[in-house]
Amino acid sequence: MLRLAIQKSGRLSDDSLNLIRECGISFISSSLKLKTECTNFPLEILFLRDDDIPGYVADGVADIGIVGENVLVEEGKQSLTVEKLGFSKCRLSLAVPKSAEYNSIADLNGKNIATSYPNLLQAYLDEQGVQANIHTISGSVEIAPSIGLAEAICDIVSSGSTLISNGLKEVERVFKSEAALIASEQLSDEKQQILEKLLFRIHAVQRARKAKYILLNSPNDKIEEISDLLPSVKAPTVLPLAEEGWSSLHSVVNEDDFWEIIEKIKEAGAQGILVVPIEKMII
Ligand SMILES: Nc1ncnc2c1ncn2[C@@H]1O[C@H](COP(=O)(O)OP(=O)(O)OP(=O)(O)O)[C@@H](O)[C@H]1O
Ligand SMILES: O=P(O)(O)OC[C@H]1O[C@H](OP(=O)(O)OP(=O)(O)O)[C@H](O)[C@@H]1O
Ligand SMILES: [Mg+2]
Repeated sequence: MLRLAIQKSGRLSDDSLNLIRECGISFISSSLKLKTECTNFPLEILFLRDDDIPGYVADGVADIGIVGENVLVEEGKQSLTVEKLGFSKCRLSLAVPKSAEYNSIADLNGKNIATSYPNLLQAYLDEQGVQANIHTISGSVEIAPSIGLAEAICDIVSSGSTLISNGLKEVERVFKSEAALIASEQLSDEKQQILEKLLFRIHAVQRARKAKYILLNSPNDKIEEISDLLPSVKAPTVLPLAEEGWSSLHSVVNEDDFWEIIEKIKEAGAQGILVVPIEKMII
C-alpha cells in the first residue's frame, strides 16, 4: 500500500482529492478522519497540514505527497519533486502599502519585511543584493504593515484581492508556484510500481483535461481540407452520414487552440459542430 499525504483543509485540498477521484480511486472521506484507505486501489491517504508534508515524505513516513512548490522549496526539499500538477497556481510576491513610494528593490534596504517564507525571501534578497530584516510570522501576513510590524510583506498572491483589501500593492515577484507531486527517495520496488500505476492514471486525466472531442459534418469534397485543419491523436475518424455526399468527422483538439480551429473549419464548410469533454485520454 502506498501512503499519500495531502493537505487536510486549504487551497490544495479540493483539487488534490478531485485528482485522486478522477483517477477512478474511491475512498470514504470525513472531515474528522485524518487517514483513509482507498477501496479499489492500494493507496492510503493521510490528511495533514501542508507545511508538514515535505518532511513526512522526506522521512519516508508518507511515500508520496501533494504540496505547493513554495512550501517545498522553502523547506529545501525540491529534490523530492516527481512532477508539477498544474493547480493551486500562485506567486510569492513582495508588497508595500499603496501609498508608499517604491522605485526599485533597493528601496527595501534596511526595511522590515514580514513573511512566512523566510528562506525563499532571503535567497531572493541575496540575489538582488538587498539587506533587509526578515520577520517570520505564520499567517495573516498582509496585516503586518498596518499594525506597524513591517514596512513590506512577502506572501502568496493569486488574484491580488487580499493585497488590495489590505491597502497593499505588489512590487516584486519572488517565486512562481503550483502544486507538485513529491515522492520519497527510498520507495520499495512494490511501492514504485504502485506509484507508476498512479502516474499513468494522472497523466490520462491531465491529458483529457486539456483536450476536447470534436464531431462535425462535412461535405465529402471538403473532408481533406477540414482534416488538415484538425489536429488529432493519429488521424481524424471519417464516417459516412445517412445523407448522400456528407460525412461525419471526429477528432481531438487542444482546449487552447479550440476557438481558432472552429472558426477555420466553419469557413471550410463544416456544419453541426459538437464539442464534448473527454474523461480519460491514453495515447
Ligand atoms: N490564493 C491562492 N491561490 C492559489 N493557490 C494558493 C493560494 N494561496 C495559497 N495557495 C497554494 O496552496 C497552498 C496551501 O495554501 P493554504 O492557504 O491553504 O495554506 P495554509 O494556510 O498554510 O494551510 P495549512 O493549514 O495546511 O498549513 C500554498 O502553499 C500555495 O501553494
Ligand atoms: O491574491 P488572492 O487571490 O487574494 O490570494 C492570496 C491569499 O490566499 C492565501 O491565503 P488563504 O485565503 O488561503 O488563507 P490563509 O491565510 O488562511 O492561508 C494567501 O496566504 C493570501 O493571503
Ligand atoms: Mg500551512
